[in-house]
Amino acid sequence: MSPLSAARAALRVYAAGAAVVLAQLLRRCRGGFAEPVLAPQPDRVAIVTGGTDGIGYSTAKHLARLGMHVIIAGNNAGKAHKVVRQIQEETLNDKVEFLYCDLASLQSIRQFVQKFKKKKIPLHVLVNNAGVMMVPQRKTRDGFEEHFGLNYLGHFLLTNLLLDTMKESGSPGCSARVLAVSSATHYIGELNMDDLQGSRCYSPHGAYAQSKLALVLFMYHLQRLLAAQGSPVTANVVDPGVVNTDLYKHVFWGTRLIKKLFGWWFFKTPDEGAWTSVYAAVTPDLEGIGGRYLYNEKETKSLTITYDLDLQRELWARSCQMTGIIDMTQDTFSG
Ligand SMILES: NC(=O)c1ccc[n+]([C@@H]2O[C@H](COP(=O)([O-])OP(=O)(O)OC[C@H]3O[C@@H](n4cnc5c(N)ncnc54)[C@H](O)[C@@H]3O)[C@@H](O)[C@H]2O)c1
Repeated sequence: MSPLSAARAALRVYAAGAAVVLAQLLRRCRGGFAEPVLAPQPDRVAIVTGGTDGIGYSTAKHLARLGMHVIIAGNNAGKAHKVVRQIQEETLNDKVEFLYCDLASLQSIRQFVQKFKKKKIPLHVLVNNAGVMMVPQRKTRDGFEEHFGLNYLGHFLLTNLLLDTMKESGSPGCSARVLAVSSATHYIGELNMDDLQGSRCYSPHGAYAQSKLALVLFMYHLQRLLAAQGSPVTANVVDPGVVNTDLYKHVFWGTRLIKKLFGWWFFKTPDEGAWTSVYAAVTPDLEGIGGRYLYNEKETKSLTITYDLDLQRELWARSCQMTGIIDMTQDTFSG
């Protein structure tokens, strides 16, 4: 990416954010965001990545309140004990726990899945929520650019390693569900297949948007694979809106100042930001339905290229190579 494209990416990200904030403000003036009414979900198990903070914390809390067994997968072990106790006390649900998983390390993800599988419990909901935004150019343990490696590839591997358990846990009429938390920034994202790691010219804005675009392509391709296999698992994308969390620590100082002064009014609260994830995780309206982009609990169109089947397939194949996963695409669609 040239310096000019990097500057353009930054402007487009801020413009996309401003458009969402404006829409949220209008909605607040017209009555705000209402919590979806959802039925209790006893005996169901969920994993929420990044569930110690922000939207993930609220998602984990709401799922626990519905009676689910919630496993928070995260890298913030220091905070985990307090968070788990807080959710248990607030929801009166003891089945909340933390398992360490550093999504910036393929080895850590594999170890997490091993530990989870040792529990011999089902998995009905996987919320791929964790993320970083606009961090300076850094690499994951495996040498991937951090946005691409953590936000996207980490969740790609995690999901693929958990799919067998999810297929066993879902049943016709009661599907297991995979969700990926994307963002409006995907609309201005570009997937640079020749330089997915942004090594030529790094733009933190472009890299974040690309990782969120990759998640959408991933969920759509996964949904097609699952449907072709007749698996009782669905895959959808959720967009939380612009939410008042710590995600913004690396953005331009002016944006941080606006957030500090007016975030309470312009931004969604973490609870409001979590509602689309919680809705997509449990609503009967989405039973058996996948391949959707959900915003404010409603289906909406994602960027046109996300529906490009060749691009979905190409990204999937490259991601399999990068994470050491066997690509089942050919077998599934040919047989
Ligand atoms: N806040 C927003 O306005 C907004 C808008 C659109 C999309 N999102 C998306 O929502 C998701 C949640 O973000 P948030 O706003 O709650 O941010 P946050 O910073 O409050 O939470 C991010 C979580 O990800 C976890 N995480 C970071 N690196 C990790 C790693 N290496 N391994 C495991 N976990 C790791 C953190 O520990 C934290 O729990 C992100 O995917 C973000 O891109 C947020």
